[in-house]
Parts: sequence; C-alpha cells; structure tokens
Amino acid sequence: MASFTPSDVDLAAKFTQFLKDSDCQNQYSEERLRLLEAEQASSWDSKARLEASDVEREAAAIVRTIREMERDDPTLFGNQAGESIPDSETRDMGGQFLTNRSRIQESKIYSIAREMPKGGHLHIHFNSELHPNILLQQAKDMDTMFIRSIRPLLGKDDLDETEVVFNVLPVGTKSSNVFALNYNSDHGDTNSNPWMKFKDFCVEFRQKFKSDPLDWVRSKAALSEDDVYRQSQTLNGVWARFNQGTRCFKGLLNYESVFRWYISAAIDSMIEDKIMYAELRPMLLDKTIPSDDGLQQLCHSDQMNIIVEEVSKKKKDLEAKGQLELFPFGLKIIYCTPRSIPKPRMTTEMLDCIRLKLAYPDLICGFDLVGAEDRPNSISYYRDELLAFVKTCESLGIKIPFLFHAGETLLDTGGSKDPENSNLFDVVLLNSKRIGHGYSILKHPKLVEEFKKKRICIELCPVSNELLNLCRNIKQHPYPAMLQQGLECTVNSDNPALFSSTLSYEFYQVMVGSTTMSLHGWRQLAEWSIVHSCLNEDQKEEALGYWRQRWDEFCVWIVKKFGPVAKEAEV
Ligand SMILES: O=c1[nH]cnc2c1ncn2[C@@H]1O[C@H](CO)[C@@H](O)[C@H]1O
Repeated sequence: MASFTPSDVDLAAKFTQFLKDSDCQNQYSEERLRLLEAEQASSWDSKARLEASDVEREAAAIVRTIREMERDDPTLFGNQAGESIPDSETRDMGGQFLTNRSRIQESKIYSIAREMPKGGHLHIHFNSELHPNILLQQAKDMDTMFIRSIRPLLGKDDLDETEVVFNVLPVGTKSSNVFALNYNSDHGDTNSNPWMKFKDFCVEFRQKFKSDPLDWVRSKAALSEDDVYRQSQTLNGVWARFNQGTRCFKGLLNYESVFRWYISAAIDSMIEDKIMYAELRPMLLDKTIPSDDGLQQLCHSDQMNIIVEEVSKKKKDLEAKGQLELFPFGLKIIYCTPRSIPKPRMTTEMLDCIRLKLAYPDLICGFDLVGAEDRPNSISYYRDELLAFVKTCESLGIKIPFLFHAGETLLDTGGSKDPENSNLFDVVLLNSKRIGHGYSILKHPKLVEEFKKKRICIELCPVSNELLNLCRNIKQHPYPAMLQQGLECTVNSDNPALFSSTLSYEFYQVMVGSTTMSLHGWRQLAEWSIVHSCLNEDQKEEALGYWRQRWDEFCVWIVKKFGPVAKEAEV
C-alpha cells in the first residue's frame, strides 16, 4: 500500500515531470547502446563487417534495402501486418520454400544470390546434383533401360501409390508388362520378371493414361508441395517419400556413359551457380554400376577413374579458355555408407574406404554415415569399428576425416528412445572435421563449447531441413542462433534435384530467413566453405585469393546494378 494517495492532478504532474527526466533517459539509451554494441562486437560476422571495403558496405546496405522492399512488395510477397485477411496471392517472404519458389525467381535478392561467388559446396549427395529432365530424355531412347514398379499400374490410384526404380540390363532381357493385372513385381521370386523395357513402358503409359510418362516419373523423383506440407504428412512419411525419390534417381544415372557425362555436367552446373569446388557424397555401399549394354559391371575403381578422367578433361577445357579459376581444384569424394547396416558389414565398408583412399589419395577426402537419424543405428553403435578405423588410418599414415551426418533430427536420440544416444556426443569424441546439418546442436550448450574449441564446422542444409519436416519454413530454422553462438557454418543444398533447389536458392533462403543476415554474413559463410574444406593449406590460400577477387567484383556489380533501385526505394 502506498503511504499516501496523491490527487489525480498531482499524480499527472509527477508523471509529466519524470517524462522530462533526460538524465534517466540518456542513461537508459547509453546502456542500450552498450548492449547493442557488445552484441555486435561479439557477432559471428563482425570480422567480415570490420574488414569490409567501402564498396562492400555500400553493397550490403543496398541488399538490405532491397530485401526489405521485397518483403512488402505486393507483386512478390506483400504480407503486411494488419487486420484484413490477405488475398490468396499474398505470400510471406521466407515462407514455405516450394510454395514461394516461383516468386523467389522474380526476386532481386535471388538474382543477387545467383551471382554470388559461393566458394566450396561441401554437402551434396552425388546422385542429386542434376535435375531428372536430361536423365529421362536419355533413358527414354535406350534399348537397355528398364523400369520396375512395386505394383501393377492398372488405374490412377496405382500411379499415386507405387514406387518405381530403373536398371540397365542386356538388350535380350525379357520385358515384362507393368500394366498387366498379373504383373508380379517381386524381385526375389524366381518365376517373376519385374523389369519392363522403359521404351515400351512410355508407349503404353501414354496410351493408357493419356499423359506424359516422363512428367509422371519426374513427379516420383522430386518432392512436391503436397508431399512436404500436406496436413496429414508425418516426419517418417516424408522421409519414406524422399527415400523413394533417391531410389528412383539412382538407376537413371548410375550407368557408364551417363555417370561419365554426369561428372562434367555437374561441374558445369556448379560453375553456373558460382561454385569453385565441391566434395560429393556417393553412396558406396553399392559396389558396381552397369556398362550401357548391361553386360559388364564397373567397380569402385572404375568409377573413380571415370571421375578423375572427367575432372582432368574439364580442367583442360577451362584452362584452354583461360577460365581455370572458375573450378581450379576439381572434386573430392566423401565415402558414404548407411547407418543401418550390421557391424561386420560396416567393417567391410571401412576397409573398402581405406583401400580407395590408398589408391586415390587426392580424391577420397572423408567418411560419412547417411540415412534418417531417427532410425537405428546411432554412431556410438559402431564405436569399436570407428575407433579401429582411426587407428588403422594412423598406422598407415593416411587421414580420412569423419564428416558425419549428425543432429539432423528433432528427437536427437540417435534412433533410440534415449537422449544419451544423441550422435552429437560422438561426433565430438571422434573428432569429426565437420558435421552435416547439426540442426539439434543448440540443445547441448556444453557440446556447442566443444564444437567451438575443436572448430568443428556445421554444414547447414536449410531447404533440406524444411522439406524433411524439421521446420515449416526458413524463419523457424535455428541457423541465426547457431551462428550467433559462434558455430562456424557453411551453406549447402544436400539433394538439390529432389528438393528443386540450388545453392543460390539456399543463400537466398538464409538472406531472407533472418533480418540479422547481411552481405557480410554471406561473405563469412563463403569463406568458411573454403577454410573448412578438405583442400590442403596451399590450395585454401589460392582458393581464397581467387574468391576474394570475384567477391570484390560482385560487390561492384551490386552497387552498379542495384544502387539506383535501392535509392528509389529509400525516397
Ligand atoms: O539429408 C540427408 N540425411 C541423411 N541421409 C541422406 C540425406 N540426404 C540423402 N541421404 C542419403 O544418402 C544416400 C545417397 O543419396 C541415400 O541413401 C539417402 O537416403
């Protein structure tokens, strides 16, 4: 209880007097400024901010102005705060990626993201760099390309429900009929032949369903808006759908001529996306790919030889055009195997990886376990094998760093019911050089400290995390907090063909997903993609040199091209 009750007039007068207390107000403002400055000084991008040239600062201001202009622009997104319910054309900037994708293509920030020199691409699954279009165009005319469905395709429902895979088989292989009532898809049944020649399939599909078979296969490969965001979707459901997509892709590209062509086309597509180097992750549990006639099988060494040959051809082409700086270091390969296999199989996988490293020391650069993390096994399940792998490598004088997928989960229990099985503990103990995703790392403040001490880099895959239902949109993704905690990160597209994404889209997403992201942040992320790569120290220096030159040109380009637009927006 107050000791006395002032009159209304006295109360108002007192309040008015304190409203003019400039000492108190100034002190508050100073303290606020101190807090702001303290946060900015310790900010993850402060180095890039401090080192920024004048033109870089100007470019950063322009990018910020344009981003905020596009947030409100009714022709792009236009979601303004207010009581009236927006019309059906209104979108949120930084809302659902697949829903916004066509708007993003119209955006200036996206056109800037496309021009951005991105450094290295450190997390991309081998089969999903390129869109299925070209793969299907090639497959449809082959006499040796076969398709298998997990059920007969009798009606529309079957088209929706089935899964299809592809394989290259010798010309004489008997072709089955996927559209027949008695079609038996059972691979294991010796009386059944589940494969139908894809050429025949296309003809019959067109007749029966009066639509384009290639469009239908495309829809089976890439994830759709409905697959990702529909109300009844579940985490396991979207993963199962995603795994169907990866299996569908596999046979379309894993045969000799396309595998060879793919390396060169993948590099072209990376150069187009302003990427100067990449570490690709093939699934090497599969030991062979067929030759085009389906009569021979190419082993890992044959496949690695193709990669080495195609990379060196590409380098020669670039050199002849005086453009070697666009992709000077070629590719490296991260050996991937699933986390679902039994221990003896894991031992075989590790021995295969070591043998490949010994044969291709400059090509093989790491070892990774892949597959949904909410399913067995956790990394610690393979403790003995992983420790033996480290010791064996040491004894041979070779280095195969771990580049594990980890923390790509909301449950964070390593596929069990027990949080103590989180893979994030093991990646620290096993000295993982980088980890893929790391989405759940902020649940472990002690591990964050360890990551910082050991400089374990996190390969962010923002679109992947949204499409595999860890978050609903980029604004919900924890990357701004991860960066602000001092975790060093890179930006990656994981499975661009399945996610209808590219690295440019990913950089667009991180720019619009947080108001604290800026051109300076982009710069830091790109630099880390070189610093944390598996290139050697000399190559890193060289790469940073090329990259800085291109970055400076990029900043000048932004100012020249978008400066006038940003000025207009300000008045
Ligand atoms: O984001 C991911 N997390 C874990 N595993 C993945 C991810 N993306 C792809 N794969 C796995 O890598 C193999 C080759 O593409 C596939 O088995 C796929 O499931």
